[in-house]
Amino acid sequence: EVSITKFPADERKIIAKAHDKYKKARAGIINTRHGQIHTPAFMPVGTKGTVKAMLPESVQTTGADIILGNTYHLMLQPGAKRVFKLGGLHKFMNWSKPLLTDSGGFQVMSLSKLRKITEEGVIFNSHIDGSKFMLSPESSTEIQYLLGSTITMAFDECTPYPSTYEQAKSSMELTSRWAKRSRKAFYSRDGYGQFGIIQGSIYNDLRLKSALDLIELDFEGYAIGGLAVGEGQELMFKVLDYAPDLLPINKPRYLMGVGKPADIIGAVQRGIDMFDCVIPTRSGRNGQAFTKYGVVNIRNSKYKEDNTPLEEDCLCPACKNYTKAYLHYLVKVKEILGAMLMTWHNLMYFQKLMLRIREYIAQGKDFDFIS
Ligand SMILES: Nc1nc2c(CCc3ccccc3)c3nc[nH]c3cc2c(=O)[nH]1
Ligand SMILES: [Zn+2]
Repeated sequence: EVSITKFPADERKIIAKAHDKYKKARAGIINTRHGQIHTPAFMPVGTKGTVKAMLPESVQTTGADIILGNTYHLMLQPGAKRVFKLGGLHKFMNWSKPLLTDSGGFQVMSLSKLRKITEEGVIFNSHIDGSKFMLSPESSTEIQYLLGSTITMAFDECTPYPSTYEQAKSSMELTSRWAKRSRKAFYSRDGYGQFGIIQGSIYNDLRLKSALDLIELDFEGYAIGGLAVGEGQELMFKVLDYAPDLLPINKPRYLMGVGKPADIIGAVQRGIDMFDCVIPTRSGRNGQAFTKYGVVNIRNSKYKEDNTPLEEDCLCPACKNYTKAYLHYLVKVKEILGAMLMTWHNLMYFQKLMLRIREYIAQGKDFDFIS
């Protein structure tokens, strides 16, 4: 007897959803005062006014349209007023394309020893010399203005993971009050923008309330905060299965702190446009190279006589002019050139990944297998 297996309705939905999973991916261009940003975009982190071990013109050759700076570090040293007096961060670091600066709260919580969170803002001691500082929605927004950021981030509280529902709720509500003050303090100019950051941890009703509160403030773009804080990929994707859809479809969506290639691909499929992560730069300096063959730990002794490049078809200086044996040696003896070449290659790898994702989306092709 031939039995025709009819998928029960909910299974059909899952299968349909699987094919739809590319539906939310989108490719676009963000126009700013300092040039265009092709999305989905990967933004290299330049915490202290430099992408470590890279010249800005080298960062540009990797294809990066925008780099990130850190309000927390730059306000402590050399100081926002000094950078302003010297012509702003673009001039100071010789980067003429877009710059995005984080609002600083996240870094205070992860870097400064003593700190106190009040309704007004965060009071903390500098991790450099212990002197006392305060970051508030107003001061953070002003500091980012003095730095000359193309994209300013609202001052938020990154809700730690794990958090109870109550903790996440009060943290999200504080972020909403701070977002309102950040928006009011923002000096809006053509070609510059301010992004709100939604919180709410892993609780969908809190994520919705956070989005509604911030949409009212009509930001130029929106970030999803409170992720990439140890929750793991599965839980992150569970939040990303719905959170991007709570945000305006016509505005950029930035997933803060993400991530490895597989995280980026999964997040693009769920509607994210912008990414930042220290992985390509930090792991590059630690001897990890991202390649199409997987991650290569160049310090491994199996490379000490390997006379082949990291990737034979990569156009970066490390692959064009040097061998794995040389990179192995440089990293082992901690030569600065080792950090430079490994970083350059990894940034090139991440930008190539984003370029291929943008191309696949533009051609309406699936891009699951890239990584
Ligand atoms: N303001 C803020 N920043 C975050 C960062 C730093 C991203 C950053 C921006 C600019 C420069 C460096 C780092 C996160 N990194 C991982 N998870 C993160 C969450 C948040 C968050 O919820 N809020
Ligand atoms: Zn390379």
